[in-house]
Amino acid sequence: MEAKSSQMVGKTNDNNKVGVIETWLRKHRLIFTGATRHPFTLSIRDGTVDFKSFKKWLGQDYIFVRAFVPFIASVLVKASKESDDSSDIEVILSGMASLNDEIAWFKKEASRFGVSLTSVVPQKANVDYCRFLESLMSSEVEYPVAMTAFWAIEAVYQESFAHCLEEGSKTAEELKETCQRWGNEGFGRYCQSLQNIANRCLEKAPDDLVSKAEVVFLRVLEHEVEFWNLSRLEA
Ligand SMILES: Cc1ncc(CN)c(N)n1
Repeated sequence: MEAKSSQMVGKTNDNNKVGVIETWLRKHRLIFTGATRHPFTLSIRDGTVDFKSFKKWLGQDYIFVRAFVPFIASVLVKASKESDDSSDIEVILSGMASLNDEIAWFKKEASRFGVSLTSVVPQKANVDYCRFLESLMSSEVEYPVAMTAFWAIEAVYQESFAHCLEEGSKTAEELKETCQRWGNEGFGRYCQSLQNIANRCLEKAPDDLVSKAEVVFLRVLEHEVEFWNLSRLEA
C-alpha cells in the first residue's frame, strides 16, 4: 500500500505528462501527510488507540457520511451537465452505492461498540466540514472543483486506513474491518478513478479554475485534520 502512495505521487498521463493532482501532492506533501498520518489513525496502526476515541470518531463520522450523500448527488448532477466522458457517471454512481453500504455498516458497527447514533451531537469541526460540503453543492461551483474535493475526501481515508493494514501494523482485530472498509484495494482503485477524472477535467480547465480547485484541495485537508482531531477525548 505504501508503494501505491508513491505511485500516486509520480503518476503520469497518456502523454507522459505529470497530472495536476500529482503536482499538488508533491507541492503540498507535508500537508497531505498531516491528514493521512494523523495521530488518531497512527494510534490505530500501532495498536495504542483508546477505544473511547474510536467510538467518538464513529459517531461523528456517521453524521458526516449522511451529509456526504447529497454532496455526491450534486457532483453527479454536475457530471451529467458538464462532463465530456459518460463513464464519469458510473464511477460517481459506484461511490453513491458504496455510501449506501457505508451507512448500513456504521449502524452495525455502532451497535457492536455500543454507540447510540441517534444521540450523537455533531461537534463544531463536523458542522463546519458539512457546511463546507454544502457550499460546494452550489451550481456556481464548477465540476472540476467539486470533483477535486470528492477525490481528496475519499483519498485521505483510503491512504490513512491502508496504512493501518500494511505489514508491521499492530491494528487490533476489532478495528481491522474499519481499516478494510477504506483501505482495501478496490477502494484504492475507486480513488484512482476519481483522481483520473479530476486530473482530466483540470488539464482542460482555465488557470483560475485550477487555482480554485487547489485551494479547495487544501481546505479539504484542513477539514480532514480537524475531523480526526475530534477523536480526542477532551475535544
Ligand atoms: C470525514 C470523512 N472523510 C472521508 C470519508 C470517506 N468517505 C469519511 N467517511 N469521513
